[in-house]
Amino acid sequence: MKTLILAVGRARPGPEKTLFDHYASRLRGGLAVVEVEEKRPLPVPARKEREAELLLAQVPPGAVLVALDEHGKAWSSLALARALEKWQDDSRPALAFAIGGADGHGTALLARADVVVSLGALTWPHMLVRALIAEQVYRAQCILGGHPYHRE
Ligand SMILES: C[S@@+](CC[C@H](N)C(=O)[O-])C[C@H]1O[C@@H](n2cnc3c(N)ncnc32)[C@H](O)[C@@H]1O
Repeated sequence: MKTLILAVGRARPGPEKTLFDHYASRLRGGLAVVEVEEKRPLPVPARKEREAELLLAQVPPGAVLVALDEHGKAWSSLALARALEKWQDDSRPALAFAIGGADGHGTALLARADVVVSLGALTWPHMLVRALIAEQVYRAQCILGGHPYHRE
């Protein structure tokens, strides 16, 4: 199953990108990043819907879409691993994690998402969210492969 991150905003070189690259390089199957950006100055609601449109245009057909949102479901690492296993067993062609912009996701993106997942009640900077997702997918692969990286 192809795994990708769909993100609003561009990555710049720096410690967050180094951290992301560190975990992404460990992943079996890799982790592609697709970045989208709306440069026009738009009011917040219109910007969120435009960003949702741009993100949705990048979702591969039949992909599982996981929207990252601090108000979503708080999954454990084990729950993510089990979900990953199920999506693989269901032969889903791709898994896309969507990271929103400064004001969060638009309604169309949240409506399309298979699941909306929270990484805790704190708000994380979007570049750190990329690294957290890369680490959690790596952890999920270790859980499914019986590797001792993860301890319950
Ligand atoms: C700077 S945050 C935007 C925060 C904004 N207040 C909101 O309502 O979403 C940018 C993106 O990072 C992701 N993000 C930040 N903190 C998160 C968390 N605790 N759980 C899940 N995703 C988070 C979300 O995808 C969010 O759209």
